Amino acid sequence: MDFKALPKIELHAHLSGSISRQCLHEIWVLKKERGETELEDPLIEMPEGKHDYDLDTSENRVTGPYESFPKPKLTTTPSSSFFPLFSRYIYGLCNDRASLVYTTNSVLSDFAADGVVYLELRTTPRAIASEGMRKDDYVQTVLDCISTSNKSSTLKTNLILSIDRRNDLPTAMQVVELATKYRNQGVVGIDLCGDPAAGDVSLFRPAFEEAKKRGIKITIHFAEAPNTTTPNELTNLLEYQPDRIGHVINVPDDVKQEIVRRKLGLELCLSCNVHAKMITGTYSDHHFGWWRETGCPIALSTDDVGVFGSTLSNEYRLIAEHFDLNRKEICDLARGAVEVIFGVEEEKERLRSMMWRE
Ligand SMILES: CNc1ncnc2c1ncn2[C@@H]1O[C@H](COP(=O)(O)O)[C@@H](O)[C@H]1O
Repeated sequence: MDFKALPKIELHAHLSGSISRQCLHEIWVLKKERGETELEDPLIEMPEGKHDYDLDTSENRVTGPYESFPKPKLTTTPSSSFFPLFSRYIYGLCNDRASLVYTTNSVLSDFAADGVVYLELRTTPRAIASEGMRKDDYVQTVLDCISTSNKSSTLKTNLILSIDRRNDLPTAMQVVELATKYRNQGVVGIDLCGDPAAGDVSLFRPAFEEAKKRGIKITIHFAEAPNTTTPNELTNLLEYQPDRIGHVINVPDDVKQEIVRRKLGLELCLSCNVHAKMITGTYSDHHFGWWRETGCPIALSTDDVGVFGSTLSNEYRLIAEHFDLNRKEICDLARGAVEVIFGVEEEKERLRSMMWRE
């Protein structure tokens, strides 16, 4: 089967984590020539073939809102810590409007080249003080890139705005306001993401309630890490009435039952979970095998293709190989995601007409 040609839907992709190393390198070369960065070359910081990024950030925890993150340090050896890779490195390199535009365009064209026909890209609104960029400008800039791309590509993209678990309530409310402001330009939902060991999710209840009231769709990173996932947290998160949930790894039986009862859309990220050791074992041990029997729609997704190195076509290839799916089953899996996109009915119709039946 030609997995690249298979029309695919990607619903769980973080913008900053989806930037290819080559693209980061190109930005670095330019900044280095101009004396604008002291960071290490991305091809050294994130060597080709290195995908074993670890979610355990206990030694490197960075707390506080983005504005107060420490200045990026000059690194000497490639780090394997996942979350600091963003706060200490990628955000330090992509710290102006030009790099935001360059990276967003690059991510969009990479997904298009991989045969993705519908993408819900997500990103955490980030103010870039040195450029006088507010979060509002950040969102508008990403949306402008998306709008230009949508005009000339089979790939259609919408945007989801992320709340980071390290944020406080006012910051989360600001994300809801931005999602409201830009919904007529392609913002279709909000997300809760970030280090699963950080923060108390009950703090965000008013933000999710407000989003629900306004008809903004909700997706939530759910039960990502074994030692931080508590029944209390999962109950809270389900009370926020998410339309979809991501990862869905360490789920107790009663919570599983509730997810199945609601037929929630599941964003499952195979390679990410294997490389980051979020699951025990390997591809064939992935909980995709369990969830596929439940009738919950599944959207195979990449999470952070720039970090974990597996394109969406490769995720479908891996699933076919490790779960012995035939061509029809692969097509059904890919088509199943149509029903849980946050996009409008017209978009669903376009997808239904173009996605393979067998
Ligand atoms: C296991 N995977 C994951 N789990 C939880 N959060 C993740 C993530 N992968 C990425 N992020 C979140 O997305 C941000 C980067 O993209 P944006 O700057 O928002 O575009 C990271 O800082 C993290 O908060």
